[in-house]
Formats: sequence, C-alpha cells, structure tokens
Amino acid sequence: MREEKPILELEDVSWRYEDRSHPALNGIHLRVRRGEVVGVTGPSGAGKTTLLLALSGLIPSNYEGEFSGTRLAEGEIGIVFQDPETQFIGLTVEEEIAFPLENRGYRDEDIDRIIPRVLERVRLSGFERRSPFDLSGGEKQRVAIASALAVSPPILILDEPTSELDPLGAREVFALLQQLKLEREMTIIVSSHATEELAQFCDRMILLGNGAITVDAPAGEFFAMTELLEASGIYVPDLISFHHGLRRQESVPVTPPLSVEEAVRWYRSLRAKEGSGV
Ligand SMILES: Nc1ncnc2c1ncn2[C@@H]1O[C@H](COP(=O)(O)OP(=O)(O)OP(=O)(O)O)[C@@H](O)[C@H]1O
Repeated sequence: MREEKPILELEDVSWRYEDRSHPALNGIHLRVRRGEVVGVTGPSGAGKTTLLLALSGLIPSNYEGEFSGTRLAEGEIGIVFQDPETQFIGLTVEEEIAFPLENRGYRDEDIDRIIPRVLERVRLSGFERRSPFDLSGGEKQRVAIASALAVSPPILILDEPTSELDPLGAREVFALLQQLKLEREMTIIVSSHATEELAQFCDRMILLGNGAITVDAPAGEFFAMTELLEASGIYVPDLISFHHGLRRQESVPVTPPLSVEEAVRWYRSLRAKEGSGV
C-alpha cells in the first residue's frame, strides 16, 4: 500500500540560532498526515517552540541562524503562540479577526460574513466590539485561535496554548480544539506540558529532548512508556500512573486509558470479567 502524502514534512532539519553554540534542532525527520492531531512535549528548552517555528516556516525566514534540511507544507498554516497578547494588533476583537482577511485581499462583504461565523465557532459571539486586551486568558486564547481560523487554514499549529491559563481555561481551549478536530478534520500540531489534555486529544505524541525526537508514537503507546516519560521529566497524568500501578495484574490491558470516560469503561469491563471468574 502506498503511504499517503504528508501535509507537512521536515526532512533531516537542523537549526542553530545565530548566537548559540549548540543546535536547537538536530536532524529532525517528521511527516504529518492530513487530519492528524500531533502533540509535542518535552522538558523546558528541549526545542518545542523551535520545532513549531520550523514546521510553520518562520524558521528560517524570520530568524537569524543556520538551517539545513528541507520542509514541505501543503496549504496555509494558522499559528497560535503561547502569549496571545504578543499577536494582537486590533483594537477590537472584530478588527483582530478582520486583519488576516484584509491582508489576503478579502472583500468587505466576505469579511462581514466570516467574522460572526468564526466568533460563533470559538463561542465568543457578542465580543465583536470588546478590546482583545481586556479579556480573560481563555478568551484571549480563543480570539487568537479565531484569528488563525479566519482564513480556513488546513493546518493549525499551537505553541503551549494553555500555559498561561487556569485549569478551566485550559480545558476550554482543548475542548475547542477537540471540536475543530471532529468538525473540520483539521491537521493540528500542539506543544504543551499539559499531558493530561494531550493524552485525551492527540492521535500521536512526540517527545523532544535536546532538539531531537526521542519518541514518536500513537498516544496510547506513548503514554504506556511511563518510566521513560518520568525519566525524561514529563508529568505522567494520574490516571495513567494509576493504570501503570495496576498493570502487574495480567487482566489489565497494556494500553492505558487516556480519558476518564475510557477509564470508567475499562474499569467496568474489568469488574465484569472478575464477576464471571475470568
Ligand atoms: N530566539 C532565540 N535565540 C537564541 N536561542 C534561542 C532562541 N529561542 C530559543 N533558543 C534556545 O533554543 C533552545 C530550545 O528552545 P525552545 O524555546 O525551542 O524550547 P522549548 O522546549 O519550547 O522550551 P519551553 O518549554 O521552556 O518553552 C533553548 O536552548 C533556548 O535557549
């Protein structure tokens, strides 16, 4: 069977920031298929932001340094950074969303049609005239996502979109991403330390260490590597640690549950087996 053409690809990419002696990315091979949702995690300084900048093409075009390798991207990429305020240029939420559309020469009547649709999608209808700077952290992040979505890019890249948010704000952002994943089959690449959310949301997980990919696996397999993740300084969600603790029992499946719903199903089936004497 022929492998599907990737929508985004880095082939042997290395990058060193101009004033640094060591490369921030070292021989990266990464192929992302259309509709895949990829989580990127790793300790601080591992190169997550740099990897996303290279995937989006901002490295090498907007940064000074040494680049080698090749990059391929099929279609436009919407980018959302860690601190949305650094991205804001509009005085109102409406202007913030209109800006990328005006930049690409959309007609006024199309812009007027798109703005309410995009705001509805991120559940910010009625926020048109508000200043993007006077919103809660979660709302700001949703404005940044709305602005990235305005031109309907097939690929969305988010760099630590919940690092400045409280747990509810973080859940809100991941719930929105989940909705985009299901409704629009977008290709999403998201870096985060929030492994609990990544486990529930991502199809595939990448672990970065010292600018190299050390693990690239389906989310279930990735989170089954509990010891390796802990040794790499990654927070293993409690649910997965709990499963790991039980795994010594033969009847417990190797792949951990990635969400509370999955854990409940799994626990019920375990109880049923025990009841039937298996
Ligand atoms: N603009 C820059 N100029 C020079 N060096 C940089 C720059 N940005 C990042 N670096 C260096 O590149 C390496 C990777 O940084 P990067 O920000 O990609 O890591 P990260 O995994 O995203 O970290 P964190 O989790 O703390 O955000 C680090 O050693 C960092 O100091």
